[in-house]
Amino acid sequence: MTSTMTTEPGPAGAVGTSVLEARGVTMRFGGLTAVDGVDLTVGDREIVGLIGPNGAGKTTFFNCLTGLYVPTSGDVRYKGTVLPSKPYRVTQAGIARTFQNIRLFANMTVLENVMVGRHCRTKEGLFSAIGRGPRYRAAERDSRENARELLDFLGIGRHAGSLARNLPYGDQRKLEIARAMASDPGLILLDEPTAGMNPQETRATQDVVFKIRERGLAVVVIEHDMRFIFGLCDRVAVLVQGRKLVEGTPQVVRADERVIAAYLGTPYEDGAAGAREDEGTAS
Ligand SMILES: Nc1ncnc2c1ncn2[C@@H]1O[C@H](COP(=O)(O)OP(=O)(O)OP(=O)(O)O)[C@@H](O)[C@H]1O
Repeated sequence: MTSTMTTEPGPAGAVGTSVLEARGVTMRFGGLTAVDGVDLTVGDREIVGLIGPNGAGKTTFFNCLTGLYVPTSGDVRYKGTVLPSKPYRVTQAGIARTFQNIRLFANMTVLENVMVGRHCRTKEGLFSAIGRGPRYRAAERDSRENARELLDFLGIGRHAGSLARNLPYGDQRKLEIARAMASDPGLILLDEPTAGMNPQETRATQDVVFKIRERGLAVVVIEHDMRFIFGLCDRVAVLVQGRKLVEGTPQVVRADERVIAAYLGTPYEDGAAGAREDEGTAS
C-alpha cells in the first residue's frame, strides 16, 4: 500500500485526501452497459452515498470496486495503488464490503463469523493451523479479542455465542458490518445496510456509520432510503442507467431537477411525505 493521494476538492468540496479513485469505470454484460464511464473519488473519512433507481448499476459498480467483476474499462485506485482483480486481494488492500443479500455462515456462531472476516490479516499458514502451535493459538486469541470488540462496537456482543441464523434480521446486518470491519479496512462499502429494518433500526444504523467514520474509515453506502442518505452523507452521487447523473452535497442533490425527474419523483423535504422515505424505498 502506498500513501494517500492529495486531490482537488470534489464538486461538493469535501475531498481533501482521497482513499478511493475510480476513473471511467465501465461494465458491460453482452449488449447491456450496466455501468458507463463512472468516476468517483472518496476522501479520507468521507461518507459518500450512491443512489439511483433499481437497475441503475449501483451494485455492479460496487462489484467493480471490490474485484468481483473486472471492469470492461476504467481503473480503480485505493490510496494511489491500482487495485488487484481478486476480491480477497482487494480486502487485503483495505476495502471491505457488505452485501445486499446477507451472506453469513448461518451455522457458525456470531463470534466465528467475525473471526472469519479477520482471516486475511492473519499470517498463520496451513501447517501452523494443523499443528495448532503457539503462534497459531496467539493469532486465534488476537482474532477472538478483535471480534469481541467489534461485536460490542456494533452493539451485538451479547449474541457472540449464538448461531448466526438465530439472530434477528437487523442484527444479522450489523454482524455483516462487524465481519467486514474485522479485515481492518480503510474503506467500507455498505450495500443497502438498512434494507428490511424498521425506522428505529435505521436510525441506529446511521449512528453506527458515523461511529465507523470516527474510527478513521471512509464509507460508501448504497441505499434507497432517502432520509437515511440525506441525513448521513457528506456527498451523494446519483446513478441512472449506468451513468452518474449528479454528484454533490445532499442539499444540492435533493434539489436537482434531473434527480427529482429521474428518481425522487417529487422534491424531497426532510420529514415530509412524498419522497419515498415513508415507504423506505425510492425505486
Ligand atoms: N452478472 C450480470 N449479468 C448480466 N446482467 C447483469 C449482471 N449483474 C447485473 N446485471 C444487470 O445490470 C444492471 C444493473 O444492475 P445492478 O444490480 O447493478 O443495479 P442496482 O442499481 O444495484 O439495482 P438495485 O437498486 O435494484 O439493487 C441491471 O440491468 C442488471 O440486470
